[in-house]
Amino acid sequence: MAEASSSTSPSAAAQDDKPVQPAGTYSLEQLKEHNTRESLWMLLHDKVYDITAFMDEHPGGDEVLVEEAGRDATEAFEDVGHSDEAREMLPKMLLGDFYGEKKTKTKKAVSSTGGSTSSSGFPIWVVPVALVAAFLAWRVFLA
Ligand code: HEM
Repeated sequence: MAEASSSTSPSAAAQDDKPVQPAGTYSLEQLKEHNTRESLWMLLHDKVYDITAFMDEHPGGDEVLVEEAGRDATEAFEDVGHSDEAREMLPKMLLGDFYGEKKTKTKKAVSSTGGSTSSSGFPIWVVPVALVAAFLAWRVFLA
């Protein structure tokens, strides 16, 4: 009688092939941990800044900075139209590069060139085509 060779795979999934985060970079999770007056980090143009010490000096006040703490503040920063002088202050506060995905997509790129699909997965044009086909079938069978 042949013995069935049952291969039991070890369930220790400790080593995933996750990409290693380079030193000197900061992820969204790390950024989010520093969203208080005690430690305030901010993402501007894909770079992470520690602006904790700058809060009291900010001509625009500390409130606006706290509101943008621990997140991508690029849009808010640019909307104000900061001067070159303001931009020259940034390197002093630079921590490092941003690493990973920013989950702050607010704008949707919509291409209206026929490639659109409905939320259920099939192309939008299927709907009118199906309606016309149904109409024609109804006409043919009634004639
Ligand atoms: C580390 C990042 C930032 C630096 C170094 C900085 C620096 C400055 C400086 C130097 C000014 C004086 C005006 C100028 O020179 O442009 C200013 C004004 C101002 N900033 Fe910032 N800022 C930073 C981030 C932000 C963010 C994220 C906001 C969010 C809304 C903001 C809002 C403002 C406002 C409302 C003013 C006042 C503008 C005015 O009254 O004319 N700042 N900032």
